[in-house]
Amino acid sequence: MRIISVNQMNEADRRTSEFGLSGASLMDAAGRACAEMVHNTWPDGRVIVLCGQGNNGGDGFVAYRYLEQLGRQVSLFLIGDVGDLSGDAEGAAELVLDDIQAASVLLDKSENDSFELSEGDVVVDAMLGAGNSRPLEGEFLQLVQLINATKAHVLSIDVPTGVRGDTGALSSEAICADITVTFNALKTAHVIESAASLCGAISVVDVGISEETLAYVGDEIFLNRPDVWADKLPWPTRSTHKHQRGSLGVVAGEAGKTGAARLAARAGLRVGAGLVTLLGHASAIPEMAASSLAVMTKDYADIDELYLLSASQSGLVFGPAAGVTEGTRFKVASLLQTGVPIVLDADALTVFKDDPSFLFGLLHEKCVLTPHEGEFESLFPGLLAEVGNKINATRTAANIAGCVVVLKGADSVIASPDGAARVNVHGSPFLATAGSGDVLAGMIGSWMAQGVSAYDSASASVWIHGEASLSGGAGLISEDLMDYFPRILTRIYEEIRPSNVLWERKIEFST
Ligand SMILES: NC(=O)C1=CN([C@@H]2O[C@H](COP(=O)(O)OP(=O)(O)OC[C@H]3O[C@@H](n4cnc5c(N)ncnc54)[C@H](OP(=O)(O)O)[C@@H]3O)[C@@H](O)[C@H]2O)[C@@H](O)CC1
Ligand SMILES: Nc1ncnc2c1ncn2[C@@H]1O[C@H](COP(=O)(O)OP(=O)(O)O)[C@@H](O)[C@H]1O
Ligand SMILES: [K+]
Repeated sequence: MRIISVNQMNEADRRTSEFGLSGASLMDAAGRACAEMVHNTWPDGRVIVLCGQGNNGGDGFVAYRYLEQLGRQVSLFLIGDVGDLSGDAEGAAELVLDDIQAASVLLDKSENDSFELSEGDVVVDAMLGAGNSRPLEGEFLQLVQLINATKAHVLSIDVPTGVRGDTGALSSEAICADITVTFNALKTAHVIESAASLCGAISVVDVGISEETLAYVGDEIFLNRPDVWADKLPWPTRSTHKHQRGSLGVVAGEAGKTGAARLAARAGLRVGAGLVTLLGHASAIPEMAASSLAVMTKDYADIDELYLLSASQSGLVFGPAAGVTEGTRFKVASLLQTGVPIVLDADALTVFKDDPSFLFGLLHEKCVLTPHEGEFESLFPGLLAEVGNKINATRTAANIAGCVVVLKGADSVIASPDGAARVNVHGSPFLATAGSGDVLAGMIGSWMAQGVSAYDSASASVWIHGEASLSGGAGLISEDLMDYFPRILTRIYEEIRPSNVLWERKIEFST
């Protein structure tokens, strides 16, 4: 599923009208899909369609017409004057002209209080769509406030009114929808907070804009789902031995602070690295060894020994609870010199707050940086605010760093230095718990240790991490996450394995 900008969608619309379906046909398909969605989701209740003057309103006029045909009790309101409608919206309005009422009726109780919205009513929000360009005011603002204050169901067409399609930001106040129906591709607002949460459940409907057209106008930005990386994951064959499954080294913090590294190591083992080793100072070895059974431990006396131990791994993780110290900076530099694929997280990022360009000079293409927003701000000060769009800010960061950057959160963006990005919305807020980022770092390191590209390692890990959190539900703590991995991994494998490949060897005897 592609994520594209409003301008790119307008261009896709234009190209489709030129080479394929007319704008009116696209609008008809869009409005019809919304009417059907309303009817299927809420088969009973009064429906109120609120239209603005742009094409979003046009979709609303069409939806109204189909809802009537479906036998629904439905009313139609326009914010603005019929005479100001133009283009396809004007065409759509002409078919229902006699039914259009002024939106002021809804706002003026003395004029007609039968339109007071109540529980069980369904509002179709076709006020403003992708063309919303400024803060809401006047009747738009009043209607948004009125709708949000009721318990009526709301279906927003394309984006909830008040949401800016391209940023995930709200213009001021915005509709809180139960369902948002959009067309052929997602926009930033559907996946990036805070707008994304206001969309409710999102339904992407095919109105006739082809994948070729979207690929032509769009960038390589996709929703992060198994279909984009599942076939890139390595699976053992029947004869695989552990030395063929990669060796992950997790560099631990000092004694008493090794929990974060142990979480990463255990996650790395679960994700499939054949060997996982915790690398630490001698003083930290007893606590690590005592709590890690299959994970090995090795101690290093100085940075040269750390270099040698790290250079023999096929993947590395460093940063969780490493300490914001000069020593951490030296270790990062040394680990990067090995050229081994590496995840840098937490303190290994923060420690470069004062001179991020020094870090950027050391990074290579097999690195993954996994900052949360605070750590991102340390490395790329002001970038998020300047770009104003989390997806593009992360793409810019990946370009500056020259490696994959994962900007974590409820909407995690995984960006590759070549401009491609994947946005992950799959996960539960119970991931907001200490140590869940450490688990993620270990997972990414493990896939890289097994030979998966930095970009696919990060993408797969973020999704599986999210899936595990959904399996865990409420009360999840980071230690629990790993317990869900076997079932999730087995399911992914079952879906993509060739039909003649089985882990279990079946031999039947017949007489
Ligand atoms: N593939 C596609 O693309 C398809 C797209 N389709 C549909 O088209 C929609 C996009 O249409 P659109 O461009 O006409 O935008 P839309 O939001 O309806 O209106 C803009 C108007 O509102 C005004 N306005 C803006 N902000 C405002 C504010 N805060 N307060 C008040 N007014 C404000 C603005 O005025 P201006 O800012 O120019 O002065 C302009 O007059 C899209 O969301 C989808 O539903 C489908 O039909 C099928 C396929
Ligand atoms: N509200 C949320 N919804 C989904 N995922 C979340 C949410 N909050 C945090 N996460 C995820 O949880 C992890 C937290 O990582 P991080 O902030 O580094 O925590 P820690 O340092 O404690 O391990 C990230 O993968 C992030 O994407
Ligand atoms: K809308």
